[in-house]
Amino acid sequence: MDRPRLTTLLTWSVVGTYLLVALGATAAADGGSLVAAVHQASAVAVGGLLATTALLAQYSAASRGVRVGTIVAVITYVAQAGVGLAGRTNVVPFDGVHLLGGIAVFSFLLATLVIRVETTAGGPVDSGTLNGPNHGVTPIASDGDVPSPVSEPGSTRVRDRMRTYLELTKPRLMWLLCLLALAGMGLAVATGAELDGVTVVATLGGGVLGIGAAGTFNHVYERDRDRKMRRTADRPIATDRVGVRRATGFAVALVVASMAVMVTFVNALAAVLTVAAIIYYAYVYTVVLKPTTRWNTVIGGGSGALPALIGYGAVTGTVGLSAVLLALVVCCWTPAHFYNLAIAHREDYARAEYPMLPVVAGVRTARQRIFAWLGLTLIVAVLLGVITGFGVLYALTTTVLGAVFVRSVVKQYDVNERNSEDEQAAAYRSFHASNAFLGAVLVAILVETLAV
Ligand code: HEM
Ligand SMILES: CC(C)=CCC/C(C)=C/CC/C(C)=C/COP(=O)(O)OP(=O)(O)O
Repeated sequence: MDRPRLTTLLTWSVVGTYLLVALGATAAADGGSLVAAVHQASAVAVGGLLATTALLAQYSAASRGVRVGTIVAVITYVAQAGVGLAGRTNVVPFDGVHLLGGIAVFSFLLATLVIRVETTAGGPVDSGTLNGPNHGVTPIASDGDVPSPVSEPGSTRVRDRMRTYLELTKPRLMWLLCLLALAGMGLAVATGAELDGVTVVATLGGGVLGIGAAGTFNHVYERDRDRKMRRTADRPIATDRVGVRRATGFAVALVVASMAVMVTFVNALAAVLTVAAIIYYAYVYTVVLKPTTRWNTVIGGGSGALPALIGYGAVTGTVGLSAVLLALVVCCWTPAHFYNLAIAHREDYARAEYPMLPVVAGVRTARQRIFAWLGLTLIVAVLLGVITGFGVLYALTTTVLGAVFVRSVVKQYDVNERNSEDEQAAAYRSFHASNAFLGAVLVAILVETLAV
């Protein structure tokens, strides 16, 4: 068996096991016999797949870790099937044990897949911290790259000005953060709360203003480092298209507008959580964590998870367990989302002296963490499905989009040349897969809570 085929089989085993866990959680929640039957049939099919994978691992030149990992997975899988069968006759209280068993098999297999791709990666695996006073990278020219202002007709100037201010608000992030707040509202509705149009529009409106404020403060604070990074050198303040004082004034105005909307049309909890999100991102993440610690993404990601609580709190006036679990999904997802970009732009981050994980610990470690955080994201997503009683749509969405995400990370190991365009493109594919994953899961939550 050649190298890519065993890797593919292992990937399918990971995905198949996750499908079983997700379907099993659904069957346990709704007690439907059809889902239970599909779960059992899939258990036989995935068992066959896993047995084939383990056998081939033993008889191919797979590394010891892969051989041991697949055997451990098979043993746990058999025990897990036993618990499942026992549960049918109610010999043991099987739901919790069976769920944990499934998560254990999934985790073993994912760890084995990581060992597999690491031990078979073509070319040198970069454990590569960038070294030296400038981390071995040359600074980019501070001038020359920057477009010089040209005089233009009045209407074009106004439009350009508006576009420049819009850029300060980081509009590209907004769709997903809004979707997250909407999913939070959906979870609230699932508890029996009533949703009205004013709450939806005002929460999203106040939220967008808040994100704009947070993004603008971030642009102000990071202007010097932004100039050192190719990806960010053309930002409005870095290129002096907007002055620091004006931008700060704009950010303060956005905070005030956001608060006015939240307090007038939503409630105090949503307003407090929005201020907390702004401070978390613009101060705790941007000023304290990002320039100082490799854990910046892990801890800072909490700011982007808060819209789940804002949406739920806007509808109920309280914070609920399902919303906390959704926020936890996003916290786990964030490193799996961002480390891809950090890999693609690690020279940039090194040049600006940000201690992003791939810069200080190397690409190899960063990819391991992407797998680990992605695995955790999928596990917490199942727990969210269990406590909210989500159905098949949610189970299939997390599985299919999760599979696309896992596969994209596996593919990153196929690129041989360090720092090449191919390597960047592969990392970007995982980044886009991360956004598609979260977006689709949030839409599934909305459909499950509002339409079903
Ligand atoms: C510490 C936390 C995070 C970091 C460091 C991070 C970093 C980044 C970076 C550097 C970009 C590229 C921006 C650009 O070049 O325009 C980006 C894009 C994006 N991020 Fe994140 N992110 C984080 C958390 C989040 C969260 C919580 C969400 C939403 C729930 C999110 C959603 C997005 C979206 C939608 C994009 C734009 C994708 C596109 O343009 O196709 N991010 N992120
Ligand atoms: C009010 C409210 C809900 C606020 C949410 C806060 C928020 C915008 C969270 C998203 C986190 C994020 C996109 C970080 C970008 O990282 P970065 O700053 O490192 O990216 P950069 O390198 O592009 O500047």
